[in-house]
Amino acid sequence: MSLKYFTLVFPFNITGDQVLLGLKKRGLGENLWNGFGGKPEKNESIEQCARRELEEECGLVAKEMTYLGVLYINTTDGVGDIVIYVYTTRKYMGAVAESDEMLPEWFETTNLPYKQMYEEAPLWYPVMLGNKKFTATFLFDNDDLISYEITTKDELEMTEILRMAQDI
Ligand SMILES: Nc1[nH]c(=O)nc2c1ncn2[C@H]1C[C@H](O)[C@@H](COP(=O)(O)OP(=O)(O)OP(=O)(O)O)O1
Repeated sequence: MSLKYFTLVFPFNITGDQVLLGLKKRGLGENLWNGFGGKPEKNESIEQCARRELEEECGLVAKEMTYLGVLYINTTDGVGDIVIYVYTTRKYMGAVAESDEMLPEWFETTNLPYKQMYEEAPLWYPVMLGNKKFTATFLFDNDDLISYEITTKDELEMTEILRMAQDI
């Protein structure tokens, strides 16, 4: 089965101490709080998809977006593996509005509703909230998270530096 690609966007307030999440009203992840996103349409880039889904789901039009990282959600049987591209935005226009899919609400970054979020969320959100570039891989067996690895950009760069040093 082929990989599925998704986007996920997190708007922050000016002071950076609040993040906008949406309560999913239907479909995948129903009744869980998450960022805003979905699947790319035909001939649409990942970033175009991220902008469109943000606007469709919560009414905000991003003026600037930062590509922060990627989540690989893998399963032991390989069925239903997904890749999620994570963006943040601190510059946007428009007013926050509820959509058919999402009920948006601002949360203090120190007080997120982790009990009503994806199981792996508490593992990688602190990295995202800390504005660090990252790669995160989660392995599920049925619905159990059995292992994970999160690498931040500093570590990615360090690995690269070490590798180059070994090549010399
Ligand atoms: N395990 C997971 N962890 C996570 O943090 N986010 C996940 C996730 N699995 C899916 N998501 C996110 C990715 C995406 O933003 C959203 C699912 O998107 P949807 O299925 O709503 O896509 P679309 O909006 O394109 O769908 P439709 O409009 O219903 O066709 O949930």
